[in-house]
Amino acid sequence: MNAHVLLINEDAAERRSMKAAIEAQGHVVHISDTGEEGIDLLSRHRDDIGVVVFDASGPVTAADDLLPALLEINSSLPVIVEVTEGANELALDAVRAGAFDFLVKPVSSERLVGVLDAALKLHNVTQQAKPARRLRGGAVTFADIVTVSASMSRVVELGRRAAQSLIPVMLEGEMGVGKETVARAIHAASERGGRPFVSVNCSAISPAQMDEMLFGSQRSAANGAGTTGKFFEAEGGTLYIDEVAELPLQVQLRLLNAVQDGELVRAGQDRPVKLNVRLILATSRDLIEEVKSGRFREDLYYRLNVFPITIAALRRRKEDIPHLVRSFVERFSLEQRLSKTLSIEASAMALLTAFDWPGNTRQLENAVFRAVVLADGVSLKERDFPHIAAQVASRRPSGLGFVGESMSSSDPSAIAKAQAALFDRPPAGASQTVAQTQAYAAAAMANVIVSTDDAGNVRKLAEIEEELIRFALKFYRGQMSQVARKLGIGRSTLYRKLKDYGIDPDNPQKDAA
Ligand SMILES: Nc1ncnc2c1ncn2[C@@H]1O[C@H](COP(=O)(O)OP(=O)(O)OP(=O)(O)O)[C@@H](O)[C@H]1O
Repeated sequence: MNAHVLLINEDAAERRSMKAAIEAQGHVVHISDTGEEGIDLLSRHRDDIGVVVFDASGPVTAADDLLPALLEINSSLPVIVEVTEGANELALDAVRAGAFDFLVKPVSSERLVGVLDAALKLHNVTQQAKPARRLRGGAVTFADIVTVSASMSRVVELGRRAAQSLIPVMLEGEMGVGKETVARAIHAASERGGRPFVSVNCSAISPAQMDEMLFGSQRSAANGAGTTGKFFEAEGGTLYIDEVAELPLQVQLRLLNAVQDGELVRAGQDRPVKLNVRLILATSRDLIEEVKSGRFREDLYYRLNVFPITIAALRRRKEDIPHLVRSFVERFSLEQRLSKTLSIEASAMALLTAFDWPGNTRQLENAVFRAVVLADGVSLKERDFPHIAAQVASRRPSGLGFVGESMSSSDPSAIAKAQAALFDRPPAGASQTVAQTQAYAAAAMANVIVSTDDAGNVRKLAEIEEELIRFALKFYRGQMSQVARKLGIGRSTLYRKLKDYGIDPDNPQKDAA
């Protein structure tokens, strides 16, 4: 596998030895001694360069500036960061910011080649997998939505109901929670399932282009070139407008008129044409706040917010995580043509469940994809999720001590353990294995009932009570007397509460029928 590797390094001697080691593997090396030049090289050879190795220890190439700049040019590019010995925080920060891996100086040729091979393998598979994954995105049904949590099951139920009519749906939720997936499932289940599903993401288009993107351009009307307009492309089908709060006010007015009148004047024409488009909108912002601050029209808000569906962040429905992981592992094992679906070790699952997933299901999906592609055995282990292990180890709440020790994010032993997990070697002086330590930490974190909501407000007592009862039922395997005793309530009170919250004692994660 010949690849193009970009080396950004200020040290001429090191550059020479690394170049020789990489070229010995049959790869082509591009060299740059400054970050600026490296960015320029990558911009010009974006499609050729498969991996970047840069030295973050030099004064010029600061990791926190260069890494985002490189990933902006190509977000799926594996970037390997070199750090000096002891710069653990810098290395972990780079990994958190999206670096593929890091190398501690002095770097042996063996380690360099090993990390490079893994990075290139992932890059190649990602490139090949892209079209297939996009294709699958084209036909999503409710059956593809993996869920056991009450909140996500409710989303599916509302989605199914929404599919029976043509009213606008407003999907609310953080990035990556599954808004577009639900929108596609609604479309597929509706009577328009065989018609186009057209998706437009307002945060990916400059405000100046949004009008043209939605409603078409004069040029298109005149000679067929330019933009047709997503509204017209979606004729007879569904138009999915993501991040609708990003629309500039004048485009909001045009959208309001289109929705109110049910017709639109095509660019270059005098007469309006009837619109036959079903609208599904999505936002990761609080639209009421946007209305209050004058950034979103109130009349449009009421027009569009007819059927709101809120999708909770993944950290608020952690019971979905194991099911999502298994489903992703199965799908990617198939896609990678592995002879058998990989299994996942309990400690790895505990680690994934403990993590808060700020990028939600998309981030989880990508982590599993990377792990499946790079796995070298028949099962996925904690060390196959080095980014997550690093973050769980260094972000664990300081009050949550385990196995007789307490660490904070700046605790060097935490960093040493995270590094050990990354390199699959035991930390110096460790009295137990990294895997054991992290499994305990992960399990302890999975048991935490969160006391504040996404907006930072204290959660309702009833919500927390419901969560605790569901947890206790699972924990004591449905032994009602034991559950009641441990919760300090009578059995009849427990049964009443199960009824009130709609909990099925045999299946506490599901709503009772
Ligand atoms: N419940 C689920 N079951 C299976 N896959 C899911 C689920 N939710 C999300 N995904 C997967 O996670 C990825 C992200 O989902 P999606 O694009 O729908 O999120 P989104 O909320 O629209 O993100 P964004 O706001 O960034 O556009 C997709 O690849 C999707 O297939």
